[in-house]
Amino acid sequence: METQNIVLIVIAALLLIGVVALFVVKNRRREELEAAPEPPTLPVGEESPAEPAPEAPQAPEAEEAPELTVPAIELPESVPSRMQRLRARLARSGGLGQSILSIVSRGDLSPEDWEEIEDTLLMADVGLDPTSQIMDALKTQTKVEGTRDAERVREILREQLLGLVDPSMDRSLATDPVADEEGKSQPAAILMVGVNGTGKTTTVGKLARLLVAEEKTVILGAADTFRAAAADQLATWGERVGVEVVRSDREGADPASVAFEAVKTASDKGSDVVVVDTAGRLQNKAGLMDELGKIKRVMERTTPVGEVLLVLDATTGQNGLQQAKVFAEVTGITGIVLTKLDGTAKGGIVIAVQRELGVPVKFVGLGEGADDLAPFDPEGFVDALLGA
Ligand SMILES: Nc1nc2c(ncn2[C@@H]2O[C@H](COP(=O)(O)OP(=O)(O)OP(=O)(O)O)[C@@H](O)[C@H]2O)c(=O)[nH]1
Repeated sequence: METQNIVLIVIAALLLIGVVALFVVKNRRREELEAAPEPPTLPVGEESPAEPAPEAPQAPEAEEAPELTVPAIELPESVPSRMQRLRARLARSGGLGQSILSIVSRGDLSPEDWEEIEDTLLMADVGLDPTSQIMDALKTQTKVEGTRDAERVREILREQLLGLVDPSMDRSLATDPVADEEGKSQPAAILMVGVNGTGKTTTVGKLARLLVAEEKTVILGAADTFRAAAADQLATWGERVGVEVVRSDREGADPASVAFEAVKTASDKGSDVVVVDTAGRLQNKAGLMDELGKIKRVMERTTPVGEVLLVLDATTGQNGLQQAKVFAEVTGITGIVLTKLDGTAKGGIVIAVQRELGVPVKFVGLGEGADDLAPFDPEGFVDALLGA
């Protein structure tokens, strides 16, 4: 019994020593941990190089959503409004009537006065034959009527000029889709031609706006591959009114292939009209003129070219007539666009050019502004020339 008690006391003592030892070890470990330096903190936004924290997907905040930059599409000016505005501008730059009326109002007309009237008409680029015709009519009528009244002379002059401008000519532009041989609807095709710098590219851009204002769907073809800037220029015009421009990425690309692509695109998209710009060329460069014929033929594989518009700079006056004749021979011009009439008193060129080519002036350019192109209106034009 005594031995049993001694064993129990020894076991109890050993257990007590074990518990005390465990407590001491645990306490020391806690003290060591508390004394250890804190782990370094990363600056806000930086990730640990060893283990990048996964980025939490962030829901886009409504107010911070990026704004869509859709280019604003412009609304071109309506046709009646631009005609009224441009008529006023033409009247300011014309003044043909004012000069003639100031001569007439001197009273009895001397041979020198008649000569002065004739010179005024010639200076306005009316042309030799039309001027003779007007002079004969003025002299005869005033003699028959025995009148020297300036207002009556103005009336006779107006009748004569209007007759020469010829209001009976068809100045409409073929912009309605046409049916091909298989009866499929194809776009109306317009080809723009002329010598360098007359305003072809600008006119194509302005024409696109005019067509958009008339609710037509349009495709433009930048077949002026000679001048890289021309395609950029056209692209800008197109962007402004939401019109697609077909162009080549390569400078000096074959203009006929660009023209073909433009017509093809317009056909595939079911557009109403395709307008093709071409590089300026001198009428005496046979190779370039042949190229124009090729462009037209290639376009006609898809749709007939209903309009070939010759762009003429009004300030070049009678010199432009010679060029015009050659272009007419090569491509069969259907109409004339007379540009830069705003900067000249040579509005009489309308008469001369129509007479020479037998095709009507269909549009006039009266400034560098986007909507400074208007359909040609004979009565408005003659009134503006006479300063009415
Ligand atoms: N004042 C005035 N300037 C015009 C008119 N039409 C075009 N222009 C200007 O004429 C210049 C030549 O125009 P473009 O359209 O580049 O001529 P382009 O015939 O395409 O030139 P090329 O491709 O080199 O043959 C530009 O500065 C136009 O702004 C117009 O009716 N009035």
